[in-house]
Amino acid sequence: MAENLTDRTIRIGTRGSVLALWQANSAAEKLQAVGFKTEIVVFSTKGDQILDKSLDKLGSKGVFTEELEIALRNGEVEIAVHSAKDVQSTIPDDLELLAFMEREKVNDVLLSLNPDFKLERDSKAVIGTSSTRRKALLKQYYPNVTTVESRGNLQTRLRKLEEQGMDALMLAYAGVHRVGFDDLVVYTFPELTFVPAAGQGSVNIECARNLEPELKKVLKEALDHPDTHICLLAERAFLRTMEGGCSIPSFTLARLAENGMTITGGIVSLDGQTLLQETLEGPTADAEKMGEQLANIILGQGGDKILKSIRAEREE
Ligand SMILES: NCc1[nH]cc(CCC(=O)O)c1CC(=O)O
Repeated sequence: MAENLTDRTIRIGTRGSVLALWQANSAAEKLQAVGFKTEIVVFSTKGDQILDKSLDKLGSKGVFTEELEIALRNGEVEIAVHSAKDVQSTIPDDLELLAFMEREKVNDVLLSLNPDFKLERDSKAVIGTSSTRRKALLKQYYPNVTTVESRGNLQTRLRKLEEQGMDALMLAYAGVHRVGFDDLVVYTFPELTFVPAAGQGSVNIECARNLEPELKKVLKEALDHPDTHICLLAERAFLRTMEGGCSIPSFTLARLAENGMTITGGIVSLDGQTLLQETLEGPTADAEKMGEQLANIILGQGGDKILKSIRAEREE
C-alpha cells in the first residue's frame, strides 16, 4: 500500500555538477511532497572525468549515464536522475525510463561577459561550444563565426571564456537558468532555426525494470509530467531511428498543438552546407510513430548520406 511505501527512503543517483544536483534536488522535492524521505547519492561519470576530449571523441555510449545505470542495477539507488539529452536513444532492457520531469524553455542561448555583444549574420565572433549540432548550425547560419571547444561545468567554461579569447558561450538555456546564470544571457536562438537536441531542457528519471511495480507507480505519479513525456517519446523515437547520439548533428523538437502535436527535426552536415529539416503534425497517440516517420523522411532526403560521411570522417 502507498502508506508504507512512502516510509521508504528513496535514494537518488546523480552526477555531482551544480546542474545535476539542481536536477536531483528538484526530484527530491517532488518526492518529499508526497511523503517520501530522500537521499542524494553522487557518482562521477566518464563524462565528468575526461574533460580534454570533445564528446564525439569520447564516444556517445552513455558517457554521462553508465555509472548511474550500474548503481541502479546493483540496487544502490532506486532512481537515477539525468539530463534527458544525455540519455542514450536506446537503453538496456533491464532498465526503464520511468518519468520525464517538466521541461524548461528548450532554446540554445549565448552567454557573454559583454552585455552589448551582438551576433550579426556576417559576425566574426568566436563562440565556445563542443556540441557537433551547435557547431554545424552556426556554420549554416553564421558562416564567419569561429568555434572553440568548451567542456566542463558552466563555472569552468565561464572562467575560460576570456582566457581562450571567446566572445560568447553557446549553451542550453535550461542549464544556464537552473544554475542561476540568466544575467549573462545576451541572445536566445529561435527554437525552430536552432532546433535543440532531443530531450533538451527535460530531466529524466531512470529505474531498474524490476523495481517493485507499486513503488514505480507512486514514483512516476510524483515525478512525471505527461505533456513533457509524450513529446520526449516522439523525440527519442526520432533519435533512435536516426541512429543518433550526442555526437551526431541531428536535432528535434516536439510540441503539443491544439489538436495533437507537431514534431520538427532534421540534420545538418558538419560543414553547415546542407540542412535538412521537416515538421510533421499528428495525434499524440502516434508520438513515437511520428518521430520514426520524420527520421525516415530526413534519411530519405539525404540524411543517410550526411550520417555516412560523418562516420567516415570519424574513422579516419
Ligand atoms: N551534456 C551537456 C548537457 N546536457 C544537458 C545540458 C543542459 C540542460 C538540459 O538540456 O536540460 C547540457 C549542457 C548544454 O547543452 O548546455
